[in-house]
Amino acid sequence: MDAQDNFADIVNNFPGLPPFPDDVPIAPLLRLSLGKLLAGDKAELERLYEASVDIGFFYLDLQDCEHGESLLGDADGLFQVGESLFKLSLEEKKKYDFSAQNSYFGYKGQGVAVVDKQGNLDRNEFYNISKDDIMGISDPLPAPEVLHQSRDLTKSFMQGSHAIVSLILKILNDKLSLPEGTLSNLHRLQAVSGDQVRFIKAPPQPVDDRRTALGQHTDFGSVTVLFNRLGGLQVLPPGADAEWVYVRPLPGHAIVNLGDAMVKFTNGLFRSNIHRVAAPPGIQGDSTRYSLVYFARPEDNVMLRRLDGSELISPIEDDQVEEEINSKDWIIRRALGRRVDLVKDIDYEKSAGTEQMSRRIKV
Ligand SMILES: O=C(O)CCC(=O)C(=O)O
Ligand SMILES: [Fe+2]
Repeated sequence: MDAQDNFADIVNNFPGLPPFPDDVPIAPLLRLSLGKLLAGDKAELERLYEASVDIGFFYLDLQDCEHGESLLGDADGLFQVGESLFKLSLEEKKKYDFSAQNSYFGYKGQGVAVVDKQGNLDRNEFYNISKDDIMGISDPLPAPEVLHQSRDLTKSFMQGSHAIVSLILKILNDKLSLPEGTLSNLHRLQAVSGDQVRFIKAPPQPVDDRRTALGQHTDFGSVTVLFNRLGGLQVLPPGADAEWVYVRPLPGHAIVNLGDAMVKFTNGLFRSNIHRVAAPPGIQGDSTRYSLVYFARPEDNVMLRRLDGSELISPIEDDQVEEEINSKDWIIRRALGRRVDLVKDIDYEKSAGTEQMSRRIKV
């Protein structure tokens, strides 16, 4: 099947934005339904497992249940908040860059991280909001007024996204026949973790110089719930000859992907797929790209290593060394390790994730 046929029944664009072109290669991701997953539909649960093993990315249709509709509403509201947030002056935004205190929350300016081994710089701004701050588990970080005003909305979006993550973890836990609650107990909403909401803005790039805005990476945590409107996100399928393909944004859907922690917990059974953000394709390249993410990560003190208790998770091989690292240290190393303003001699490999496993190329 042509990957574009997968979306034949879906409207091609988001109101007010130019359409995604139909002549670029796209990833044939599975489209799962939140309503069916919530109802325990057997075939849908199986498809979730399949997507987790094969590519680690899938669409989640949020339009067929109340929970999904309410999350879509919150995401719409936060897209507006993101626009106002990034309109603040650079001077104001820089007040909320906490990276010098070893924190990855708050503002990251454009061009402070390398996107490749050649040392090219990123082309987007981030603002990360801590789940623990919004849930009242940690002391609140200083924040601009526009974020203070939208704390309730942010909280609702976080709770809604976290509930989806918990559902996915429960289904995968069952599929693996792990002792009940194993995965969800490592991701409790009220426990200290690096979970965050991320706002992203990437301005249009010069027509003759369109490059990677956000470098190739795997996500650091467990499950990512992503809202895209313009294209630009690309994934690299497994295999030595694989080529980058776009993920076409679909109205009413989130894009969900698994991160490094799920690879480590399952000793490589699940995939944390390599992805990056290029300039939006076709005429979309003239528009500013905003995106919104919820990153769920294991609780800070969780060790990122193989879980016992499932016959589907293969044992550690004699020649395999498992690194001793907890979730907090892993995320700091990965999040701050490629920042030119913080690290003197960037060692690109040292801040890598599970990319090598993700390629699934036998050496
Ligand atoms: O903006 C996007 O579509 C993806 C962003 C992303 O991959 C990330 O922030 O980790
Ligand atoms: Fe990512």
